[in-house]
Amino acid sequence: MRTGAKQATSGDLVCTVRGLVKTYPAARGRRGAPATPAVRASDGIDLDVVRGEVFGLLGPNGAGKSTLVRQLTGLLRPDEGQVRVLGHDLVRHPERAARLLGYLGQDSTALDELTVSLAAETTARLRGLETRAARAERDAVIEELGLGEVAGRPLKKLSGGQRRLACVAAALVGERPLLVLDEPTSGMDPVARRAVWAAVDRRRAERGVTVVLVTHNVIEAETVLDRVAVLDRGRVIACDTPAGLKALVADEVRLELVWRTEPPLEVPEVAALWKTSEAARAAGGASGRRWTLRLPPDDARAAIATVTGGPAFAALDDFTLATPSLEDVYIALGGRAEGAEGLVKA
Ligand SMILES: Nc1ncnc2c1ncn2[C@@H]1O[C@H](COP(=O)(O)OP(=O)(O)OP(=O)(O)O)[C@@H](O)[C@H]1O
Repeated sequence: MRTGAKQATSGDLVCTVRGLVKTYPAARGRRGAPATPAVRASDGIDLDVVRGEVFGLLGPNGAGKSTLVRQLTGLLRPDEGQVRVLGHDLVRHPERAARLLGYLGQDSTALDELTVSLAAETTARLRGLETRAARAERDAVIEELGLGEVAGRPLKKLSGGQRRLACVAAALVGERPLLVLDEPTSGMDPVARRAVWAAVDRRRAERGVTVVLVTHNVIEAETVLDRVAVLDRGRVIACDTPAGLKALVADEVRLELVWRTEPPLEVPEVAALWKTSEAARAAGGASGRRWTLRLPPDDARAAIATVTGGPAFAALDDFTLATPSLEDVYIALGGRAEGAEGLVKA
């Protein structure tokens, strides 16, 4: 496994995980429903998260990301292994997590009855701020995330994206040294997503806050992540900086072709490309009118010459050539195809 861990002294480590194992037990099917087998959702995970970094957890659906962060936040007890946050043993003392970290879970309904404004203020008060400080933080985070217009409305009466943004606001108040955010931008429009990434980045830059971030939106998250652990079937299959991971696939470029209607498979060169594309598809590329090919640079140049010259050109709508993204790395590492597609679509 590629680790790429920074040389950290123990004082720099905000979060360490050693030998983490969690198996969800098998369940018997009831009323005709099929039985579900046991799932080893964390299968021996070791991680070090360094002070002030934005650490991403990436992986297909069901890889074990949420299970891992729920153990990091003291909400789920591991079967084996250690979780230490800022020197505290959270397996032994899960109750300490609440004062060490701000957590945004995948679906947070606890605040639904409150207005956006009250959700932020109440969370700040619960995190030990005096009334005046809590209100100042409330106002600042509402402004920062562009929630002013909906501040007086209960969360349950907001759209999905607005509600998620309000939950992010609540997770950010109280100046916790560690933020654990599980897919914070899911369901948000691009403006809201940008506001969230900017807020995360600002806290890291100004206050050295450490962030553990689960995300499917690799292309967006790439800009804020310092390091990334790629999870698959409960294991960390790689961990490095985005640049370090991308160097693994530096000998490939990604070519995307978009056809106007049906691809001209009667052109032999295009049919040959389709075969490559199908291979790519099996590894998580695209299909139909949009093809994704991962090729050595010379082959990509030849492919472009094929599709921009001759009879194929009339059928071509657009093409793009790109250096590898984290998604390509993920696929190169052998991540499951169905999950890899989800990585960019989410
Ligand atoms: N409460 C539970 N009981 C039984 N199995 C569970 C439970 N929660 C999760 N699992 C299973 O554990 C595995 C890991 O799930 P987890 O939610 O941690 O994955 P994830 O990487 O967060 O997925 P996603 O990207 O879809 O959110 C999956 O196979 C899932 O079906």
